[in-house]
Amino acid sequence: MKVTIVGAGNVGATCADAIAYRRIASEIVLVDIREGFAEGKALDIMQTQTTLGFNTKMVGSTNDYAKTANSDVVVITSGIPRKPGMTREELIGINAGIVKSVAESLLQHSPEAIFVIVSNPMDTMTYLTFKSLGLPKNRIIGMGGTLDSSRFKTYLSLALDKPANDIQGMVIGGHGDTTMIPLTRLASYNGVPVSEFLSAAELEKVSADTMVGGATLTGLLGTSAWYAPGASVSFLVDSILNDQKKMIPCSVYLEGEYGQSDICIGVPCIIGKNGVEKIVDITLNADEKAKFAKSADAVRAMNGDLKSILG
Ligand SMILES: NC(=O)c1ccc[n+]([C@@H]2O[C@H](COP(=O)([O-])OP(=O)(O)OC[C@H]3O[C@@H](n4cnc5c(N)ncnc54)[C@H](O)[C@@H]3O)[C@@H](O)[C@H]2O)c1
Ligand SMILES: O=C(O)C[C@H](O)C(=O)O
Repeated sequence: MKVTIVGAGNVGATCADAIAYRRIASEIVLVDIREGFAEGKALDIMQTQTTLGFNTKMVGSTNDYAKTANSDVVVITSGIPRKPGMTREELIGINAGIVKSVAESLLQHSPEAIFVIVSNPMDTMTYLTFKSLGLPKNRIIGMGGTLDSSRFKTYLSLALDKPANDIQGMVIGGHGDTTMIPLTRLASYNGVPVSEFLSAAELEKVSADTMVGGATLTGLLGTSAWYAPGASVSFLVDSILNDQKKMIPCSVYLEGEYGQSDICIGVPCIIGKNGVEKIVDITLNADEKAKFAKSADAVRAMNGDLKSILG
């Protein structure tokens, strides 16, 4: 199975490394616009094969999309990341043009591929890709919910002082500092609702920390995060290529689900070899419904900025 990752920067290279090391694909192509950069990253990862014990074919390319031909999955991470104090939404001006042209080049060479969108603002970039390429909605998946949910579970594990892998939880809604919806009501520690162990105030803090999880890291690192984002992409790609049919919150095009239409936003999806195999329309309570509607309003308002590029 062949995976192409465009953008060999922090997130793209980490994601390539995780996919290779976890033996999820047989071939990985890394593409970047910076001369020699993707080739260098591919060669560096290649040289971990004998010490880490995998045999994935690694290819680097400076903007030569012929090398990406017939990929099963393509991942778009190209574009600029935010700096401390910025929102993801402020990246739209530069990233929209990059994502659209990259997506079109990828489709020319891999007409059957499933697209995974990572560049920010991710929900808007996913919508842009969906509208630009005209592919069936199951083939366009925005990655944000995997990462946000992993942060949610991390903060829950810290608050509970229990192992992160004993915790279940999901974040839906937009992938933005104010649009994420950590579903605290449904989170559990080995099947027991976390509200059995944490007070409402403690859960509120976990939720708030999760929502600004990316901003916190950006403040600490000077640019946005890459280890957890790269690992999250590999988790999603694994579920696609190995047809695992995991339920993963992803940004997908809605047509009535959760009371929303003509928008890409995070909802639980079954992810398998066809990409989005099913959108799982769970019953939200009144508070969660109100939060989802507000989140969708904000994401939809951002999509309005795409008018000039979508024509
Ligand atoms: N969805 C998420 O959960 C999530 C998580 C982390 C980062 N991100 C986003 O991912 C993007 C990348 O972040 P990063 O930290 O890897 O940034 P980075 O600057 O380290 O890497 C971006 C790479 O894209 C390349 N690039 C730019 N234009 C290109 C083009 N037209 N074709 C090919 N390559 C091109 C750059 O040369 C650079 O190497 C940002 O927009 C960031 O906000 C999203
Ligand atoms: O925070 C960012 O800008 C990058 C990414 O969306 C993240 O959540 O880490």
